[in-house]
Amino acid sequence: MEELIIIGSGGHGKVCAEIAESMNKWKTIRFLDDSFPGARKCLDFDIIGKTCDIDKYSSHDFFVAIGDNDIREKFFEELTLLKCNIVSLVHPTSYISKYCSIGNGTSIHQNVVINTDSTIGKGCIINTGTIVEHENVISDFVHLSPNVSLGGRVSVGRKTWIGIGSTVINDIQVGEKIIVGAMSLVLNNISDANVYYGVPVVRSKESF
Ligand SMILES: CC(=O)SCCNC(=O)CCNC(=O)[C@H](O)C(C)(C)COP(=O)(O)OP(=O)(O)OC[C@H]1O[C@@H](n2cnc3c(N)ncnc32)[C@H](O)[C@@H]1OP(=O)(O)O
Repeated sequence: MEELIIIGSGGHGKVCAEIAESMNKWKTIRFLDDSFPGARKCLDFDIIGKTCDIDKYSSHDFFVAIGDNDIREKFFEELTLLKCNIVSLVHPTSYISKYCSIGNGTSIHQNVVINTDSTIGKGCIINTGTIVEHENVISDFVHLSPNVSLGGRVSVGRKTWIGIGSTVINDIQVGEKIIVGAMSLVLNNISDANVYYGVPVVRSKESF
């Protein structure tokens, strides 16, 4: 069995470590986190160094467990330059159609459904209970928060974050670097890299 290093031991890191543990694939699961050496333990797992120690473990499997899409991408690119093996984490309670593809470095959390012919990019977070319906195209470093529902043929652009409990109806295109606030409803395409929220969504006043 291989050894897994998770970058980031915050709340998202804890969830990802538990998903990794449930996969029963790694002999050890350990963290790198900048709280080291003050913190040496996260749940049952050891914190063994800071994020600047990545190159000491380059023969191990890696996963970046950082919620911020920009920071997650930064570490993903660093690991890619070091030719590290970046794995995906898929909780056994999720359902992923055999006609889907999932990029590396993506986490698929408890009770997620990814339906037929959908594509999920690299470095994404598909959080607890989210439904990605048929023929979706989810680009790299997207975060779909818990209980998001995407109808059929939705596309979501690179580094977009869709907030908890939000719904996007079928055949909608959500562009890159967009934030959709919690409990929102997207009925029309949105393309400007801004913050949107509400039912249906409007652009946040702060965005202007
Ligand atoms: C496992 C996990 O925890 S994953 C993470 C889950 N968390 C989320 O999904 C959170 C998503 N974030 C949000 O919804 C945030 O409110 C954001 C990003 C949309 C906006 O955050 P901020 O820029 O800090 O906005 P702020 O809190 O200052 O609110 C600004 C205004 O927008 C309103 N507003 C903010 N979010 C929403 C929303 N989702 N729906 C309706 N109105 C909203 C506020 O009430 C406020 O209105 P006011 O000016 O009339 O008082």
